[in-house]
Amino acid sequence: YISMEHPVCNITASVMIYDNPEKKWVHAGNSNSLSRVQIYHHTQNNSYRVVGRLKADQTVVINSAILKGLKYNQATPTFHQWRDSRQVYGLNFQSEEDAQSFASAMMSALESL
Ligand SMILES: CCOC(=O)[C@@H]1C[C@@H](CC)[C@@H]2C=C[C@H]3CCN(C(=O)[C@@H]4CC[C@H]5C=C[C@]6(CCCN6C(=O)[C@H](Cc6ccccc6Cl)NC(C)=O)C(=O)N54)[C@@H]3C(=O)N12
Repeated sequence: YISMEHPVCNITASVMIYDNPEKKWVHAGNSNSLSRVQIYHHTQNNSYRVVGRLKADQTVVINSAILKGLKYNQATPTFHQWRDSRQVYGLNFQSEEDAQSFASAMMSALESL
């Protein structure tokens, strides 16, 4: 089986979702544990998505398409965020290096759309 999607980055982060009514960040998957966050590139249709799975049990906690024109906001050196049609996502990285590594993969994905 030839997988159509390839990871273009693979970073550990805490995946957060903004709870708009409560006006606070909550842990995606309601688990305060770390996730493996990857950006997958679907080569055939040149699309990208962010997929995150809890390290503890592989639960998918984020599966968000990266659409052309997405505004990726590096709110702090270790907390980056973006919106999709449904919600606001935040990634809390363990280091500035991890954050920068993810951001550069995100930015090059956005440039190639
Ligand atoms: C240190 C103590 O940190 C905290 O206790 C919490 C928990 C920390 C992680 C576990 C996390 C870490 C870092 C800080 C950094 C600041 N921040 C906030 O949330 C700020 C403060 C005010 C609040 C208001 C709104 C909110 C939330 C929803 C989205 N948004 C916007 O402003 C969006 C942003 C955006 C811009 C451009 C493109 C996309 C997007 Cl998404 N703008 C628009 C136009 O959509 C936002 O980001 N907000 C974080 C925070 O507090 N915390």
